Amino acid sequence: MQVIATSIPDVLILAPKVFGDARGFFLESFNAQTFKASTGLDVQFVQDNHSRSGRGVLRGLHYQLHQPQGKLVRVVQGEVFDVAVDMRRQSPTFGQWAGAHLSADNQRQLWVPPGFAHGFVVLSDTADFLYKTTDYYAPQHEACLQWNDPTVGVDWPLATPPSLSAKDQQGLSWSDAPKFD
Ligand SMILES: Cc1cn([C@H]2C[C@H](O)[C@@H](COP(=O)(O)OP(=O)(O)O[C@H]3O[C@@H](C)C(=O)[C@@H](O)[C@H]3O)O2)c(=O)[nH]c1=O
Repeated sequence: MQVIATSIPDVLILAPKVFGDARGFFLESFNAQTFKASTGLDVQFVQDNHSRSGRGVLRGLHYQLHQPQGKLVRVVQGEVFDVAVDMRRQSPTFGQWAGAHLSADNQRQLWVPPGFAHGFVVLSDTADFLYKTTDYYAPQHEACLQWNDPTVGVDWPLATPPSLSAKDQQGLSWSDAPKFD
């Protein structure tokens, strides 16, 4: 597995080794030993999620203030632009964002550490988005940072306004969004 840096040192792109042959391909989508050896991170995943979305759907930017979730995310059908925003006050990259194109074709994964808000926009007709999390879903602790907050200034690759859930239309501004101390 190859580890590729992003603009935020704690956010990593992982490129699994792909074994192609006449039948198709094989890859290890997660291997605890390889993950630890490649990233130096000792994390335990407790939940696997799968969402499907249509073109132009934007989910995010989500985080849990208590029970923060580290997320290992990937796309098995389609393409998204995936974003992580550092919500940790003590971090040298506090308030910064990092993004990566993840697709079924490039087979890349993104490691989004606990303490980050996370979201993605779908760039294909549909996208199947799979992710592992280091803590359980806890809706009572959920928070949503507004996807287009001007202070954060994520450069989404969007020509038209995205489709958002009712919840994501109520995302908080950077100044109002709770942070990790
Ligand atoms: C995230 C999640 C949702 N749900 C339920 C709640 C709700 O009825 C339905 C849809 O939930 P949401 O609208 O919150 O789903 P969604 O907008 O896809 O939320 C996800 O967005 C991405 C960007 C993330 O980073 C994830 O952590 C998660 O917040 O699924 C669970 O049962 N377990 C879960 O872990």
